[in-house]
Amino acid sequence: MPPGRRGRSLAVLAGRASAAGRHGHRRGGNPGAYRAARILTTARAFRGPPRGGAYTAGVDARPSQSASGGADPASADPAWPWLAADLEEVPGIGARTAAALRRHLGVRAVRDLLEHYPYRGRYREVGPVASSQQTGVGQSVTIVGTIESWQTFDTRRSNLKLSKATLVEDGGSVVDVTFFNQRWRPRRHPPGTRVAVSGTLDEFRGRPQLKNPSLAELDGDEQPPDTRAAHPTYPATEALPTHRIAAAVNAVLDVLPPLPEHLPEELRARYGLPTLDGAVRGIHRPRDAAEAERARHRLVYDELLCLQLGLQQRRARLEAETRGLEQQPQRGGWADALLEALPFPPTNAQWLAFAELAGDLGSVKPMHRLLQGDVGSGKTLVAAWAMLTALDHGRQAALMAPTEVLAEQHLRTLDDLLAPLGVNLLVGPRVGLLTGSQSSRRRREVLAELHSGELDLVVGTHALLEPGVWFADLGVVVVDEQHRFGVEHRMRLRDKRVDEHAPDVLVMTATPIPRSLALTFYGDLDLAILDELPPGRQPIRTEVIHTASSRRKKLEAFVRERVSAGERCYVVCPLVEPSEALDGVKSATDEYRRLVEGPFADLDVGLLHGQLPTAEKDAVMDAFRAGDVQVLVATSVIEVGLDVPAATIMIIEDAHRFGLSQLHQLRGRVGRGGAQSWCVLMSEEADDNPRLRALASTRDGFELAETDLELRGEGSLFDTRQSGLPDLTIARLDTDRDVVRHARDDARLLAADDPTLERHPRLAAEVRRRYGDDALDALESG
Ligand SMILES: Nc1ncnc2c1ncn2[C@@H]1O[C@H](COP(=O)(O)OP(=O)(O)OP(=O)(O)O)[C@@H](O)[C@H]1O
Repeated sequence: MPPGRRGRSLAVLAGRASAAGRHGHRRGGNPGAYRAARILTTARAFRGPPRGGAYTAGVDARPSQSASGGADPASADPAWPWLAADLEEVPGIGARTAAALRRHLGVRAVRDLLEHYPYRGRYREVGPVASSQQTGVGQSVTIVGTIESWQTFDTRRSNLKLSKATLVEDGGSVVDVTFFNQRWRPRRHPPGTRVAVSGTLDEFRGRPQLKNPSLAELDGDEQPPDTRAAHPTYPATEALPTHRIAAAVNAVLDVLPPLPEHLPEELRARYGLPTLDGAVRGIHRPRDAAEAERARHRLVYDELLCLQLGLQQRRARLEAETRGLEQQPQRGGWADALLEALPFPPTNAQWLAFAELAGDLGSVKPMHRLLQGDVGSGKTLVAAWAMLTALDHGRQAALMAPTEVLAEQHLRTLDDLLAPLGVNLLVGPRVGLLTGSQSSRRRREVLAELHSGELDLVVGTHALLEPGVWFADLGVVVVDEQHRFGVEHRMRLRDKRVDEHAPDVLVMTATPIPRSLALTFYGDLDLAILDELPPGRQPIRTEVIHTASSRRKKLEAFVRERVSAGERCYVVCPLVEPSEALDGVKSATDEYRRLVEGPFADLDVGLLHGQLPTAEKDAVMDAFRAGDVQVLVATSVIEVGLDVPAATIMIIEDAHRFGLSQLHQLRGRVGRGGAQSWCVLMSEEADDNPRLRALASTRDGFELAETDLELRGEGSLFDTRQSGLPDLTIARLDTDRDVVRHARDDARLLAADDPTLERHPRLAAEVRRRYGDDALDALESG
């Protein structure tokens, strides 16, 4: 870090702040002087910008190497230390606000806050301060006045909790200010508080009214800041409402030196994008919604371009890598034996995958492949074959699953696959398990055996990533359900070898991602697709039934009939326990009780959720598999990977609370054998929920993924993290598809003649910050 930063800039900052006041801020109406005064009063407590220890991002603190090996060009910029500074160090952000930002939003450093972007399109444009008398219904207004009283009540019909303030305008007239489901408002702004409220003017029972306006408390005679601008709405919590976040962002922007540009001028000009500095200020403090949209476009393009460049660079690095040793001669022949002993012939898609993997595994270049297959398409067999091939070459294999239940299931599947090969303790691969809930003694044993090479194959959870796990000679890494992990995890597992031989990596995902996006977002992986289900599977019949429908009784009778015939039934609920906050939403424990005490009193019913001790989870799963439990009431822990072919009925309660791809996964738990299967979606939104309709209309995961992208909007249960794509801070795959395409094409062109971006050192530094190895290291250490 450059020397001399500590304590340097109290004067500089105060000067900057008052300069902002003198010259007026970039938004003409922004009361710079008023802010500057605030900054100066808080400056006493200010300890100077970023101290060494204050760097929270880790990535920034690290003296990173540029592509050409020199110092990071960005580190010379005055904005650089600011971006990494703790929020507490910013004048105008108090320790309480900083702590709240950290606790509620995970926002620590200035950069985190600047990347906490407002919701798209939720900008409230407000007019100048206006008396409600002079303006009409439908107009944007800001009203300044004093809260006289509060009333709170519940509406029966819509189940809303209303808090209504009577506001006496400075001019004397009275306005109703109504908030929905914000019970904390009266406590936060007691009668007598002077406030500015901004929103669209409305009328209710002859009185002017503002519904859910943005509200800022005012001190004394203070006038509302910036009444002509558009006011952004941030993802917020009750304890940290949007106006407090906006105030913190404002405090940062008031002192932040201009941000350096990293996009090549030519690209900015091509799409008419604002500068980085303009975009960051423009998205948080736009003059109008159009400026906010321009700012957003720039930031989205920026993010996607860096992602594409990052993926390309990683791919180039991986391609430059070799195993460092020739494949050892084959010794076991387990992979061939596996195929010979199968009770069924592999599907054509599986054969194709074996062929592709054989090419990868036989090459001196390490494999990096994504195996994408719809639910039930038989990915496990492909993974097992790849791992046995590693063993055949005298190397080890590891399979990482997202949950313990799944890890144990994989272990069982491997045992089943290996048993017909005449494998026993003395002959054949030695297979072990590593999970977080094992005893420390067992764990130590497994670690020692992995290190010495005694264990050939290990199945595990995140526990595989912990320090202390080392492989003697790791040949193949299989990461199941990659969307539960992340790019960084697969890289970390890959590095857990004691020698220098890079292992082959196979990532399996059942999240059907539209093909075009898969190629974009897994740009560093080759793709193999299982687009065929094993023969003999009957289509699952899917029905949507209203929660209150009398058909529930018939359904229960039907379940009874099927399970008496030896089949099994899942009942999935959104919650583990009933929740006050989610009143009326079904919980697995309640539903279990209801079924055991009522309709299924004479059946064997089990309960499974993530909070149960591992031994209990195992016991329930074993009993369900064996048929000792006929009906399994569960949460979405069963969403991925569970394979019980005798299960034929899936009932999903409050189905509208699940995302489309999650519903598809849950449905995939049935229809895994030859028998007819059913999926019943119970929902109060049975008639008009588009996700439920889509699910009932097709079983094709790829088609559903397309629909999901189209339907997905703010507030949906699905975000990019769950859908298996890299974390994106601002880009949205549904609406930003054109930008995705442009960014991909531009990244290719840029990298084609300048792969390490030597001509664009700032861009190279930005890519490295976001997606480079430094960023991965920081994740690992932090
Ligand atoms: N070629 C095949 N013919 C018949 N059955 C098969 C074939 N391949 C796999 N199976 C069986 O199909 C079922 C599903 O396979 P597997 O569990 O590997 O699916 P998957 O792709 O991992 O699905 P999910 O993502 O839903 O877990 C298993 O019971 C497996 O034994």
